[in-house]
Amino acid sequence: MAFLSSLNQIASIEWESMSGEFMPEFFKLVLGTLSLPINFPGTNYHLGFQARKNIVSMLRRLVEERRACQETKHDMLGLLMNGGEENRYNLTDEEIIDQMIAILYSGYETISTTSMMAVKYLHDHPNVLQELRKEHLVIRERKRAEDPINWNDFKSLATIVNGVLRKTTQDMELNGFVIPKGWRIYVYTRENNYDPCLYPDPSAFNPWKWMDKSSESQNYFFMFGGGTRQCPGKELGITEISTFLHYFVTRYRWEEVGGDKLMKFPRVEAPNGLHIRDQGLEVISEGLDKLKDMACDLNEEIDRQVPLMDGLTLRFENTSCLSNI
Ligand code: HEM
Repeated sequence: MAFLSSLNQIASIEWESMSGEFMPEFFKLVLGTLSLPINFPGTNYHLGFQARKNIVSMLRRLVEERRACQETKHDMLGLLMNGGEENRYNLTDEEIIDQMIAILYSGYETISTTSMMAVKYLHDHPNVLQELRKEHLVIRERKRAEDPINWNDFKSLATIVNGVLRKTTQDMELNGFVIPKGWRIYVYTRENNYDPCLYPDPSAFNPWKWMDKSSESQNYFFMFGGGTRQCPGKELGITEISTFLHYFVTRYRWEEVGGDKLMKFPRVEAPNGLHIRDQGLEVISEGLDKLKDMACDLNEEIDRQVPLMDGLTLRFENTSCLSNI
């Protein structure tokens, strides 16, 4: 979901076309970037390099096709390619492709893993799920079934990003230690969230601590990085995850069916995938007439697996109307 949504926003690519061959290569690239740098056939690092080459040639093909058909599309690629008024910089094809890879990467890994973690935490903390569901059903009640949710409806989230990279441009003293010029530093910002001086009982899952909006403006809040390199996808990220959670908690009840082991380093992931099973199509909201109708239409049995996002597979059983949801 996260990957396809990025691909669609960047280059108006729908699932049926290029994404089928693109996606496996992209996943290899993601694994390669957070692996031991051993460039030997068979290692994730090596496979990541190969995948990047394949991705670059696919994107180059896309840029050339766009140029050949001369149609201006109003997506990110369209803006990057047209050095018109909206774009002060004339980028080379190499730079355009680099931008696309950077944005696809940052938009995919963050959204898919945060959504997966949200599903996991909600499952493990039924009281939080209940509260969230209540909150989102109130949003639905204000709308007709077909109305989408909008910016005012969204809420804030927690982070899966471990930290940010920086390089010192001059010798720097910090708490009595000197960090020499030219050193690369990994600032482990996630640790702030576990600081008992800032948050009492920091390891407990407590989303209510974010209800106080002033915490977002504190100088220890690094969820989306800081300074001039602050995440430009912040709003998009919050929107995508909130949209997913909104429809997920108001339309489904689910249980875990294995693969619930989580790793937090070097990247947050469920190494075997987090598998959940829909506990039957349950009409959670009185207002969801459309869903009710669909539930009445259950006339044939199906049992299929729907890959929803990285590491998360929804297994639907006995729900024939699945494709309409
Ligand atoms: C839950 C969602 C997200 C989180 C937690 C997150 C977090 C971060 C963090 C911590 C940084 C580093 C900032 C720094 O170095 O100070 C960053 C950078 C970045 N993010 Fe995000 N991000 C999210 C979603 C997205 C999305 C959806 C996109 C784009 C589609 C995106 C694009 C980027 C880019 C391009 C950078 C590099 C900025 C630069 O170096 O100038 N992010 N993000």
